[in-house]
Amino acid sequence: MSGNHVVYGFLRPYSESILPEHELEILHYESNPPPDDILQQGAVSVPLSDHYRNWAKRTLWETTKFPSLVRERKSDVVLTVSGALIPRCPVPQAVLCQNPWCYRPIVHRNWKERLKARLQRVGYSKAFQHAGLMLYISDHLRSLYAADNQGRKECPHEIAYVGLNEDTFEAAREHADLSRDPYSILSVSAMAAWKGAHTLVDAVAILRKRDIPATLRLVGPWPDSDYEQRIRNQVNSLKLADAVEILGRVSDEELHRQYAINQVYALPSHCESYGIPAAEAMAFGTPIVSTNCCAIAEICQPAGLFGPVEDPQWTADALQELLTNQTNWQTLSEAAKTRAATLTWQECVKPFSKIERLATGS
Ligand SMILES: Nc1nc2c(ncn2[C@@H]2O[C@H](COP(=O)(O)OP(=O)(O)O[C@H]3O[C@H](CO)[C@@H](O)[C@H](O)[C@@H]3O)[C@@H](O)[C@H]2O)c(=O)[nH]1
Ligand SMILES: O=P(O)(O)OC[C@H]1O[C@](O)(CO)[C@@H](O)[C@@H]1O
Repeated sequence: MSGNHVVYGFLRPYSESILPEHELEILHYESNPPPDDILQQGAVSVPLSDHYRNWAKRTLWETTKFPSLVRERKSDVVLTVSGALIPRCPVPQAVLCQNPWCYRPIVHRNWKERLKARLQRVGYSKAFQHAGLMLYISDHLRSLYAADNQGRKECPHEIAYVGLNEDTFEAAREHADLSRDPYSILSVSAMAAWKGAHTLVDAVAILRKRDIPATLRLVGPWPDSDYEQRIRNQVNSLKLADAVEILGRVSDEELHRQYAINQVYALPSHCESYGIPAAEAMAFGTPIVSTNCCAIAEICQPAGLFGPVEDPQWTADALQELLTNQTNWQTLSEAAKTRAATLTWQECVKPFSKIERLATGS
């Protein structure tokens, strides 16, 4: 879901900085071409059949066909966005690392996902040791790679935080005067089971027992219909139908309005390599409640409260603090805006400047 935001978010200012002095060719799935403005800057589109969208097919294609494509195109350096090293690639590779999933057994639902994770860890490990440059979207993600590769020599690396789109900053400015719904909590994500919506529902039940009229809005698609049903059942059995609203996927405009009108953004997740919605919420001055086992604590540190995962009691206490202590809320809200202002793409792309050095070997 977040792949395009991350990859093209970086490539837009990056292509601007290297073109026309250098050439940039973007290999992409046919149905997902690069944005027009990047092509208009002079980047070249190289489409690949959607047949290879399947992870196993893509990996086989990369191993068997990609090296000859690189030779044919006379590329000097490859930027791969899969987090793994492409085998037999004849030129140096910079590897953009975005995904933490292969390191987190809790997200693997069946044997196919477990097998994919095992194979990915091999590719990630090769990258950790042999890439020309690793670009991690958080230090947290780097530490997951490092923990799985203890005792192995680490190749050069940089942390490149994910930027916020200009339209997010713009919407935050436009909505600056909207009033916040009292006691309102917003969670935005692709609502997979490890994102912790069940913990938030339990936390809201605790707050209601404390006579705090908390409301929870869950925004984002539900990739796992069993989990969605579990949450609906939980809401019903806790008699929280008037407190929890399940909105599903909403438009960008509505998403921005939600960031602006809710008091707190919460995602008690097991596993985030960054947490784009949390960063977006910060742009709107909305403080964060999340866990300290994922990257959100690193990305949003001054702007929220971070605690144990699967802990409704701690989550309820943190939410209560931000829903009821106006002074603390104001401090964290200001910190959120200040932190978000540092996450422009122009700033975040800076570590990419090291890619060029791979081509010249300097
Ligand atoms: N318009 C709209 N956008 C949504 C909605 N729900 C989510 N999004 C957008 O979809 C993206 C989801 O981002 P993450 O929650 O960060 O995505 P993920 O699929 O769990 O991604 C993983 O990789 C990301 C980096 O590529 C990491 O940021 C993340 O932590 C995680 O590891 C964000 O840009 C968010 O704004 C919705 O209902 N409507
Ligand atoms: O390399 P993998 O594990 O197939 O991951 C692909 C996923 O990674 C992302 O590009 C970024 O999280 C998603 O958009 C996409 O679904």
